[in-house]
Amino acid sequence: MKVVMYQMDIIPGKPEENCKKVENWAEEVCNSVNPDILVLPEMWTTAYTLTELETIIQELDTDIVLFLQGIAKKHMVNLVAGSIAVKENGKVYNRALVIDRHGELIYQYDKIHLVPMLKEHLYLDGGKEAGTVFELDGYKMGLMICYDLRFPELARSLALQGAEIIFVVAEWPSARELHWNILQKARAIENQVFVASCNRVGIYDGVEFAGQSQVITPWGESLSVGSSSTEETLTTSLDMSTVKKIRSEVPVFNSRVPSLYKHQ
Ligand SMILES: NC(=O)CCC(=O)C(=O)O
Repeated sequence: MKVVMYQMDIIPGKPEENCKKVENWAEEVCNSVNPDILVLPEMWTTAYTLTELETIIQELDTDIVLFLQGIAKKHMVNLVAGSIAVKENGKVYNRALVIDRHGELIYQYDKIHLVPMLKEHLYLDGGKEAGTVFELDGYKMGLMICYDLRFPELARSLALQGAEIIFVVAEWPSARELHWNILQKARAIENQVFVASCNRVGIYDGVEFAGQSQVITPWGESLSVGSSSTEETLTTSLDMSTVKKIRSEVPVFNSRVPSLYKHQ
């Protein structure tokens, strides 16, 4: 399973320009490394332009889903297409999109945990359903959006549903990069899954983003790590048989005693 992530510097509030960047990137990558899955970061069309977000997406002529479906079909490649801001029934959501090689939108998820540090709740509505698994090329996978990484319940729920890879699409700031690196490893080790995290780089509104996109094995090793400040393409081959191997060596899932865990 070849996963290729775009550690992108997002042009704030310019969806069309970011689409052009993604289109060119996908063209280059698909012509050179024959990827199975392309991954984009969180809010890659607009960045965190929260105060203008509604206006920006209302004025947008491009249908982002159609645009992504075009890329998937043209290159016969699966897309874990990061997340974008969408307006639906008068509410704005931070929505992740997954499109398969045939251009089918097979999964979408609205971020459920809104970030108090960014005052997201003033501009966005939280999703009403926790993420579920989706399937690409016969493998079950899950997805979380940035701040979701802090909530072990969500990753555990995805693993219990059968996810073997959990993608994290993010705009995680450098100020908390210690947490970024540790939490990804924790989620990978405790759930014995691959974690493939795609973060942005660059600076917006005085906030610097941490980059360090990475793929972590179910054993907790980093297979690839991006730099902290430059745009990068991370290409990683995942041996999916590792999941079963590690789960038989350390059978955490058989040792669980859910009847004794008292939490809601
Ligand atoms: N975009 C985000 O969800 C940022 C999360 C964050 O800054 C943190 O968890 O810390």
